[in-house]
Amino acid sequence: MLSWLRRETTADLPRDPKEDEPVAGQSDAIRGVSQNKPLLTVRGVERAFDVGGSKLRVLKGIDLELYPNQLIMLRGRSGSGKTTLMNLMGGLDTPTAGEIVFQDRPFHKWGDDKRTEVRRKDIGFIFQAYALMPLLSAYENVELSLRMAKVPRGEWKSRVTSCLELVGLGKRMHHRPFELSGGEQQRVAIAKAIAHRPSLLLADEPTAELDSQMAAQVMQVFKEIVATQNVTICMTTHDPTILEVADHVYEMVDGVFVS
Ligand SMILES: Nc1ncnc2c1ncn2[C@@H]1O[C@H](COP(=O)(O)OP(=O)(O)OP(=O)(O)O)[C@@H](O)[C@H]1O
Repeated sequence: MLSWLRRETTADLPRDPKEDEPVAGQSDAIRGVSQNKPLLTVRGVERAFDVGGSKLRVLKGIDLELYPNQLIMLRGRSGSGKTTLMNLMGGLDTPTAGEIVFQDRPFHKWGDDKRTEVRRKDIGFIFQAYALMPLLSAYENVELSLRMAKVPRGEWKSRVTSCLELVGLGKRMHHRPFELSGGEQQRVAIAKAIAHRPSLLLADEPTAELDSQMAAQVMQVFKEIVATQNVTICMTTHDPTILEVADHVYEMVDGVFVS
């Protein structure tokens, strides 16, 4: 387990000159982004599922805070509850008990429509399988996510280009997924997930399908994004070799964090 390495300030970090541009008319103040207060708070969260007439208690009292510009990892055995927690943090699901507050917005009290609206604008997702459209080029895949987030069309070209350059694919923009390696496809998925400038990026086992060299490239991209894009990344992993780049590692055992 690594020590807590929360960054007190990000003011000195290199920045994308465009990072202060509002997304679809939103300012950071409206998005609730402040360096000193949590971006996301999880308090006393429990999640149980009805299985065959009985309750399966998967999360048994989780507390966690994510601050702006952090790289946070959740580790734990298969079945310990990591994905269940990520789904709650991303507003894809609601807890059985406890609170989830994202930028002052109480996900635990909100219905799906309101959570979906927040998700589209302020949260990005990356999955183990890259979830790219197979017939679209890298460029078109990233552009699609801007269209879905209702980002004005005039911003698409520069944003798509800068995101693909950020992940090291400036020379592969017009390749389709099958013309790219696994690591490159995952980097397209990252570009796609950050294109609409989310403040939180949730990545479920993003390196699981990659060899160690490609996994290291993806982690390098994550570090770069956290340093330059005003985003917090929370990812799950089984891979002990990549834990050292995290600002903090939470270890989950059977639905609770152990330190
Ligand atoms: N919708 C559901 N209905 C019933 N049980 C579920 C549901 N979702 C998850 N579970 C159960 O909750 C437990 C935790 O699952 P979860 O996917 O959160 O684990 P995980 O730590 O992410 O595992 P992995 O590392 O294998 O992805 C598992 O036993 C799973 O079967």
